[in-house]
Amino acid sequence: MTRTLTIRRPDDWHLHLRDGAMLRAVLPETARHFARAIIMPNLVPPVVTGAQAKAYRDRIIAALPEGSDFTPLMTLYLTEDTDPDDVAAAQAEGLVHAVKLYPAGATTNSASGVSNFDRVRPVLERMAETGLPLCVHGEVTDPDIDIFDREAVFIDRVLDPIRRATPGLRVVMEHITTSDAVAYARTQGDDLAATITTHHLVINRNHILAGGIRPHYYCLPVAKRETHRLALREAATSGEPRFFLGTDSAPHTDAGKLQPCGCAGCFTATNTMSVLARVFEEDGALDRLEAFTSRNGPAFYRLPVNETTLTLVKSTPDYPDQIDTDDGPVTVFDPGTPLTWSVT
Ligand SMILES: NC(=O)N[C@@H](CC(=O)O)C(=O)O
Ligand SMILES: [Zn+2]
Ligand SMILES: [Zn+2]
Repeated sequence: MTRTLTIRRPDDWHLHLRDGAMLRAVLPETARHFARAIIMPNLVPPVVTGAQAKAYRDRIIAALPEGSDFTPLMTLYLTEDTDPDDVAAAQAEGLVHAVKLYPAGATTNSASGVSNFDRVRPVLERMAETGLPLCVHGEVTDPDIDIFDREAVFIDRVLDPIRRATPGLRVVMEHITTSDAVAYARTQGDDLAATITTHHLVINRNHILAGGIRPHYYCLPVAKRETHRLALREAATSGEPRFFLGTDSAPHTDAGKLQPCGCAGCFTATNTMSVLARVFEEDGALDRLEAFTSRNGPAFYRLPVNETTLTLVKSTPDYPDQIDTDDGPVTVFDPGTPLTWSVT
């Protein structure tokens, strides 16, 4: 039985750090294990311009624990008024590594997102020229579409048409939750990749709803039925280059989650590597954990893999149930089964 595992240091290709007190509290949880992360721009107000991304990056760096070498990889929040020249300049100076597309109204802080996709065509065309990836929250917002169908419908009605209209556009399907998304990704070329979260490998919709409602498992896209979870497990553990880790660790205070209309998001930064080691071990794929967490992402983003390593050992990890912040506690994702791998 494998008892230690050393891999290239992982990166998180989809992370929410927020700002202010929340940023200071949650950043160490990611920086402890991860070398880099793609930082989501859905602040209030959102990170739209290169200047705003630079200021946010400086706030993140200022909040890092003493001696940390964590590198935030910044993104811009795509709006219908985004200036293609500003995006290109932010990419050229090495500041921005992706642009994030939120369909307006799809998820937390997405009100400034895109409603009319024709209006962002000039930006997408410029990104296709410069190779800058578009990270996509892939859910339709039409209230007539059932929430469990919104990802699959988005692929047909929005994602595929955008990609056909913009040849060469490099796209990351963020936090995929369905076998439909896995299948679509597999039929496409190497200009398409998909991130998979930690929690979607562990929970299905019954975990949220059966035997009582569990707000800490509510996130968007919402977890789907078990067949979809199994498809995500198979994709993540396959080692295929198009699939890589984006935790979508999304901190909300317990006060924000535990209420009649609670916020969407699971906070997994603290225990992601222990949870993933368990998932990959259960599926007989520990030898492919490194591809998922540390190799496939840098390859897609055209960045070098990390030179440093991370070692996991067979022992019960020790971490708190909640992270304290000045805004109130944030509950750490409960994987529902005892964890047996710790990061040394
Ligand atoms: N995933 C979530 O449920 N929430 C994210 C937004 C997002 O990634 O869609 C958040 O910012 O809280
Ligand atoms: Zn999202
Ligand atoms: Zn997210």
